[in-house]
Amino acid sequence: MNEYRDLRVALLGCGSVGAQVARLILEHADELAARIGARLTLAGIAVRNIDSKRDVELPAELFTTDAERLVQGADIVVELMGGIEPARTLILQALQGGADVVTANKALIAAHGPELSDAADQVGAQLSYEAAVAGAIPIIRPLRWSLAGDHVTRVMGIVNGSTNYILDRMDRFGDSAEDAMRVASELGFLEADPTLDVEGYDAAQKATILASIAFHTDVPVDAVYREGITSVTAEQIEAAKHAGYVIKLLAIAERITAADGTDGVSARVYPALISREHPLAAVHEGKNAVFVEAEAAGELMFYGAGAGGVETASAVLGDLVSAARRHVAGGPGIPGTQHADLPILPVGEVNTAYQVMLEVRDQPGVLAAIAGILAQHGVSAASVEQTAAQSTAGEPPRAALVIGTHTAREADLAATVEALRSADMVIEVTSVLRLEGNA
Ligand SMILES: NC(=O)C1=CN([C@@H]2O[C@H](COP(=O)(O)OP(=O)(O)OC[C@H]3O[C@@H](n4cnc5c(N)ncnc54)[C@H](O)[C@@H]3O)[C@@H](O)[C@H]2O)C=CC1
Ligand SMILES: N[C@@H](CC=O)C(=O)O
Ligand code: NA
Repeated sequence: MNEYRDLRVALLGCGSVGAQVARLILEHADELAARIGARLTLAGIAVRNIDSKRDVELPAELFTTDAERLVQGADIVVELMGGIEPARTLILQALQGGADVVTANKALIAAHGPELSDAADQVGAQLSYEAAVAGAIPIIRPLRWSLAGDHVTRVMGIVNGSTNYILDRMDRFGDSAEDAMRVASELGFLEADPTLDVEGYDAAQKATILASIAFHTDVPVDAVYREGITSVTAEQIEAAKHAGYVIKLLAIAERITAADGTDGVSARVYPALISREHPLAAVHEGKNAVFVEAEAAGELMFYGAGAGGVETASAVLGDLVSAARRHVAGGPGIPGTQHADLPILPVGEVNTAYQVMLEVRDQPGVLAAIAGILAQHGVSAASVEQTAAQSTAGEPPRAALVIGTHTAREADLAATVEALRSADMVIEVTSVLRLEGNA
């Protein structure tokens, strides 16, 4: 057997992901050593409570509650505790001591990515977080390494499994939002605080990370425009289906040009229509997928499990092996690249097509008046469909309209919707959805 040197790995956290990472390090020790050229030695596992029951049986002597001590002297620290503190401080201590760090902590990277990346760069250490976006799916590595010579123009992903599960059940089986959410919870997809999922915060953290890497620019999480799925109705889903679309919660990072000519970045999360022909429309249940467009590579799609203990552990192990190989080869880690430093543009500067649904008085001249309001704001209709609306006895007849627009600036569309809302012949604007994916 080869005589390998040992690399000390400190594991912080032993929950769904951490326990699987520990198991894989121990069970695959020989194979990992052969692939790395050094042996990964699990120096210890920091937990809050040593006596907690765990799904995976692990040697009792590995457990400690002293995370700070464990980090000292480690070659590689794997942080799987979650949350901001003490994870942030422990990672900074590890990096400042020259250790490489692997983490799955999307909340921490979204909030403190630049600080941690700078700390790594100062000592030539490697900070990796493949598992933080779309779990097992390789997406950080393709953006940072494989596409490093290309110009990425857009990253559009389904990066939250629970909301995809809920919308998919509503679309395919007609489940109510409440029923779909209950099953998503039973399946363990939801965060401990489900508002992080359904209000789009989790997806916004992932959008920050994707946008920052794809466009070599710090994109603060507060700069991500965010809408969740709580306002999506069964009626919108039915209307989407009728028109050949499906509603997905999308995280989008895009290079855009503002009306005044400023080039910048848009990062946004919202439920949007996409064509049923688009590859993202075929992402069902709790799966994730990320669709990347780059100038030279064209369109790329990454698909798979965005969560789950063992699936996420796969991405963590990939980063761990990569960090270990760097120790064997020597030399600094690859630094963070924020050189482009592009401005983050507001959602009003985004150009997409829209579907607007409204109820109007069913009387002559209504369509012409509505077309006039669109034209006044520079928004052009691509299609107008009239569907029957429920009319109440004794009240003037109503018609329901579904208007599809050509690509328009979000600020112009917002002004159009305001004008429609206050127009006499409009009873109610019942839905406004963006249409993404160039379809
Ligand atoms: N579970 C999943 O499917 C995915 C999780 N992630 C991320 O991976 C990380 C870990 O997630 P899970 O394993 O699901 O979490 P978990 O809640 O199952 O496990 C957390 C572990 O960290 C330990 N811990 C927490 N605070 C601690 C402290 N102050 N000191 C010592 N130990 C502490 C707990 O004792 C527990 O062992 C999180 O950042 C999460 O966002 C990322 C992608 C998917
Ligand atoms: N709650 C998240 C879990 C993974 O990040 C999700 O639903 O995708
Ligand atoms: Na990933």
